[in-house]
Formats: sequence, C-alpha cells, structure tokens
Amino acid sequence: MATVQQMEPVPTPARPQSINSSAHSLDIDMGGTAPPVANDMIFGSAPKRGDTRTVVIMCGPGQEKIVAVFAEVLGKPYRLKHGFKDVTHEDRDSVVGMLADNAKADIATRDQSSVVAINAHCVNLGMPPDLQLSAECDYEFLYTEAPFFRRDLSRFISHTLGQLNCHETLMAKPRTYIISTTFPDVHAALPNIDILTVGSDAIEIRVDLLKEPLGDGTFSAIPSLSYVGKQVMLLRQRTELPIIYTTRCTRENGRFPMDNPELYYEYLYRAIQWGVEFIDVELWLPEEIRKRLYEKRGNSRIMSAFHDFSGTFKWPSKQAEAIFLESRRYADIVKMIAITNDHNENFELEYFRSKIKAEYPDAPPMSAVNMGETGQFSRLLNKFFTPITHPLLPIIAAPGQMSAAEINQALALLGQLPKKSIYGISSPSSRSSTPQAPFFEKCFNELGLPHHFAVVERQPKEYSCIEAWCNQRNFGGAYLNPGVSFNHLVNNSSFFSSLNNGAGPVLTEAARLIGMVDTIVVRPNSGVLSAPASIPSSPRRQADGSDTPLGGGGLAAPQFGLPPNTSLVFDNASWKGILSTLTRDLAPSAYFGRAAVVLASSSDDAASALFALKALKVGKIYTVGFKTPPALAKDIPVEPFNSLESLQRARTVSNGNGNSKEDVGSGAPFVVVSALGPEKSNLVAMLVRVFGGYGAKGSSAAGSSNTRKVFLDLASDGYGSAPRRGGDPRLIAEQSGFAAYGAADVTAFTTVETLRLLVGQNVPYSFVRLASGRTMY
Ligand SMILES: O=C1C[C@@](O)(C(=O)O)C[C@@H](O)[C@@H]1O
Repeated sequence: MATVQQMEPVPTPARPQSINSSAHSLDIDMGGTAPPVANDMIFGSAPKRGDTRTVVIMCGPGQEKIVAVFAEVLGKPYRLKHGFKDVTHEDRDSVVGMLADNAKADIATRDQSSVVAINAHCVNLGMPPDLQLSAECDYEFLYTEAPFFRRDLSRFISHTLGQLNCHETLMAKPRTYIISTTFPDVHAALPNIDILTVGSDAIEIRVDLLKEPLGDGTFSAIPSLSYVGKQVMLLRQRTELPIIYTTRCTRENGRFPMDNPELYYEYLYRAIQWGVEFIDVELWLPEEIRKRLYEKRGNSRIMSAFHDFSGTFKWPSKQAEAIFLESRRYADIVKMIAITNDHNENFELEYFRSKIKAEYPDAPPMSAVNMGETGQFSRLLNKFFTPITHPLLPIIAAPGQMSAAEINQALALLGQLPKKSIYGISSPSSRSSTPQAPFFEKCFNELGLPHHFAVVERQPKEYSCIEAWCNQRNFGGAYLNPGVSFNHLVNNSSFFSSLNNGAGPVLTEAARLIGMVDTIVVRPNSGVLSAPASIPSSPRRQADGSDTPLGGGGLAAPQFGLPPNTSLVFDNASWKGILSTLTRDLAPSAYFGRAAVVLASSSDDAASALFALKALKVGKIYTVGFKTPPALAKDIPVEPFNSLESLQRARTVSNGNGNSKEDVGSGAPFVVVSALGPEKSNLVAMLVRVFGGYGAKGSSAAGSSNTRKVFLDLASDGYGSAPRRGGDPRLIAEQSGFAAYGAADVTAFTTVETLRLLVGQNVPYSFVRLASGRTMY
C-alpha cells in the first residue's frame, strides 16, 4: 500500500519556473569533468522520417474530406486524382486522394516503390470495405465519422509510415506487462478501459474470443473480418496503448479452428494492414505462412507464440531449445508458454531463460511463463511482455494469470520490489490547485506498489536540501517541479558532485542538452558506470544548534546513505510531455522542416520545448525573450526576434514544402510554444495574431492545404484559469486558426513519463487526465 503525505499543495510539473520565480540561467558548461551520460537513453525512440513514398488515400464517394484530414495530420498538401496511373513524381510531397471505385482499376499495377496505398473506409455507412481494395492496399484505416478520432488517425499513420515506434520504447523498459482482454465484444471494455489498463504497456485483443452476433440470437463460428476490423478500430480509438492481435487456435486454449492455416494468414495480414503494432503468430502455422507474414510486417512486430498444454513439456530439453530456435526465425519477439505441474519447473524455466540469453545474445527478446497455479512464480520472474489479467475482465485468458497489482505485491513480499520513498520536490512558486499526492497514491494502490510518496517543498534558490532527500538508503526517486538546472544541483551539493568518483550523477542525453533536471531516477549500477560514492549528507542545523536529519518531512526517519550499488540518473521528462502533446493530433512529419517560435523569459523555461522541437526535426527556431544555449542551437538555425522587422520577415518568408533540403526552415512559423506567464499575455497574443491564419506550406494551384497551425501555452492550465492581460492567448490562437494546447495536456503526458521513469510502470494518459478531473473523449 502506498503511503502518501500531501505536505503542500502541489505543482503542475510542466509549468515553467520563471512564471512566478526568478529565472535561472542555463549554460551547458558542466565545469571540469563531464558527467557520465546514460548511453542507453540517447534520444529514446525519437520521431523518424520513416516511409517517404507518396501517400495515396482511397475513399468512398462523398468521403473525400478524409483525404484532407490525412494531409493535415501529415502536414502536407493534398490533391485529388482519378487513378494510380495519374500519380506522378510531382505528387511526391503531397497526399493524393482518389475514389475507391476508380482506384480498383489500377491499384494492382501501382509502383509500390513510390506510392503507399491506404484504403480509408468509414464504417458508419453500413457497408464493409471493398474486398478487392482491402486485399490489395498496403494499409487500411477504418474510422467513424461521428465521433471522429483524429488522434487515432495520427497514431495509425505515424505507425504505418514508421515515424513513431513504440517497439523501441517498450524494449528499453526494464519490465513490461500486457493485458489480455477476453471480452466477446470490445464495447464492454470501453467504460473501464482507463482503469483496466493501468500498469499495462500493451493490450491484447483475443480475436478468437470475439463473438459476432448473427441477429438470430446465435453467433458466427468465427468473427468475420469486417466485425474484427470494427472491434480493433473501437479499441484503438479508446486507448493509446499498442495493440497485440491474437487469433489463438483451439489446441492452444483459443477458439480459432486449425483446419485452414490460410485463414490465419488472412486475419493476421489484415491486422498488419490495420496498423496493429504487434501480431501474434502461432508457431504451428506452416513455415511459409510465418515467413510471409514476417516479410510483410511493415512497421508491425511479429510475436511468435508457442503454447504447450500437454503437461509433459520440459524446459531443460532439446525440444525446448529447438522450439526457441524455430520461433526466432520469423519473429521480433518469442513467446513460449507451457503448463507445468511442479514448482521446480519454474527454476528450470529460469535456467532456460538465462541459457538462451547467454547462448543467443542477439536473439529477439523472449516472454516465457508457466501456466497454472504452480507456474505463477514464473510470471513474477518473467520481465518482458508478461501477460496479465484484471479483476474487471470477464474471464482470465490462461490458467494462473495474475494482475499487475498481484505480481507487484508478490514481488514486494519476496523482497524484489522493496519499499522506497519517492518524492515530489516542489517550491512555493509551483504550488497548484491540483493535489498530486492523492493521484500518486491512487496509482501506487492500483498497481500494488509498496512505496511511500511525499510532496516536499524546498525554498526558492535552495538546492542543498535536495541531496538530503536523495541520499537515503530507501530513496526511490523524485520529480522536481519546477525543474532545476543541472549546474545548480551539482554546484550546491557535495553529494551530487562526488558521485561517480567526482564525475557527478549520470545524465541522460536529454537532461544534458536541456540542462534542466526534473526527474531523479535510482538505478542499480550497470557495469558501465562506476559506483556512486555515497557520502553522508550534511545535517540541517536547527535553531537550537542541534543536528536534525533532513528530508522525509513526516516520513519515517530516513536512513542516510544511498546504497553503494545504485546510481542516480538525472533526467528530463518534460520534453517528452511536450513532444507527446505536439504529436497527439499530428504526425511528426507535420513539423519536419518547418519553422517554430519559442517565447520564454529564460532559457531554462525554453529548453525542454527547444529539445522537443529539435526531436521533431523542425527546420528553424525563432526565439523571443531568452538566449538559446549553444548546445541546443547546434545543428539548427536559430534566430531571435529582436525587431518588428525580423518578425515581419519571418511572417512573409515563402512557404516551402519543408521536405526537401532547400526548403528546410522555410515558411512562416507553423508552431508557436509559449512559456511566458500571464503578465506577458499581450505579447503572446500579439504573436499568435501575427502568425495566425490557415495555410502553411504548399497551398498552391498544385494542391490545397488547410493545416491548422499549432499553439502550445506552457503557462496556462486551461481557459479562464487566471485573468490575462490582453486576453487568453489560447482563445486568441484558436480564433487565429491555431489548434491550441495548454499546460494540462503537457502535464498529463509528463506525468505518464515521470511514472515510467520513477516506478517503471505505465499509467495511460487518459487515466491521468481522468484522475485530474478531465476526460479525453
Ligand atoms: O499467449 C498468451 C499468454 C497467455 O496464454 C498466458 O498464459 O497468460 C494468455 C494469452 O491471452 C496470450 O495470448
């Protein structure tokens, strides 16, 4: 059970510090010795250029508007053409739309090296997608018109074109859980989907368990592809989690018949076309089918699946190794599951796991557990893609399945998940009306984590106390709100500066370049880094002159001394919050090569946004109110607005398409990020008016574009939160044609990242928003 103490009203993590407090300078000069950099955290899974072929959208009559939405999400102009034969080299930077009926004539003869064909089908019209197009297109997007889920389209296209990759993110996580849903109809899952998926890193849809009603009170033997498509669509509209698509056969505890392996190909390949992230492919399927699926998987990942229900399977056997070797041939992930009868078989599995790791270090990651009650122990030990259940599910997907909370509680009992003290370190300037402690308590309880959480407050410009909270035996990590400059942290703490033999704490690439730390993560030492020197922290002098231990603020008296086998990693979660907000409704390519404006009253406030914009490969950054730190100005043109003329110049600069080299950075600003406080609202409002209006790149006779520009106000929690001089910039931005986002969006995404970093658990964005009193949908 989590123990939470709300000591002070808590902060909004993404709020820039200089709104209320004096700015700190950001210089990336780290002094003499460079701090160690966590080499496994370099840029994470940053957006990529991905597939650069011309995107062709096929749509039904009267549905041409979906072409414009695709174009908008991708940040490209669009044009309508009759058929594939009319798509030329000139269209390469546009989205091309065409009517499905016309496309059928020549889709088969398209040049697949230059075009990617997407069948966009609106399910509201009562007809299934055209069979020929479904079979011949590269991808298929199923959607509802009312309501329309733009973030679903954004996710679909970012995934299928390879601009965002959830696989890399999941692979980097020390422990991952997948929830196996067992609903006969996804509708039943939707009301509880947020709570159901707390702790899950991906969600499995058991296609074989879906029951398609036939209208006469009976159900079809297997659900039709059109029914399955709608179910997958529904699920993806309501969860941001990657989906695992499973057609489990009758022999392996499922309901899919085994007499026609081609049926599996049909269903599984369709899932790749739908942009499902993970496809479960059973090992019994003929090699030719497994190979074909693997080769045609696009940006989806294949999970080879083997289950043995005989009760005679032995992990220490030639057979087990042979199964692994066969599985890995056409797989990105290998899953091996067996029913066992003896507790010792859990140890045999662990031996098998370590043997495979040692003998095949380059093999795909393996998820391997034993089923049944005696096998539950192996579910605690498996760290990668552990299948879990939840009490709200109608049935468990396999004997012995446990929930995330049960696994975590068991790990805690076994001493594998020791109780830690986790802190939210705020300062008086960052107090907000949303109490953070009850939220963390809810998450910890929901996840069965044993940790303490406390919000503690430091005084402005007081950094030395932070070391006292961190230099405790049971310190489990902290978030800092507002973030603190790395230099301030290290220069004011003999503890931090002495870590790693005087080289300082480990820094992630993001924290190093941003220069601001908002998350302190405790990590077991990897061989690469030397053990941090743990020194006793300096006790605080009380008024009477006696020494008193620092920290805790009401927690049990802390034991001093970070254990020697641990490292502190200084990280920055805010930039990810900003990145996720900016890519919620737009694919990363909407930003590639375009110009951005960042307003802030200090470089500390601007740094996370600058880093996120660089990750999005913007072409140029205009700045207002601060000097860009050299590390962040590297490899990108940065121009301060220092006169009305410079502003005017930026406004009228020609619009390129941003995709070719010559166009990089050209065009009027597309995205404006402001970290200025309410007292500077009129300046922000003036700028959004100046840069407002539709249009963006490429609107010309050659194609039309209606891309809305993007405005992100890091200083505003929402409309009407505080009276603002010159009006609310978000409202003005919206009136000026921007899509506007505020600090609450960034905060929720940042909290998701913070929890991942601090406790290694995934709490969906929608749950965070729900807990803070707002729903996404
Ligand atoms: O393969 C697996 C693992 C599983 O069988 C289990 O044992 O938890 C549950 C299935 O839903 C899933 O597809």
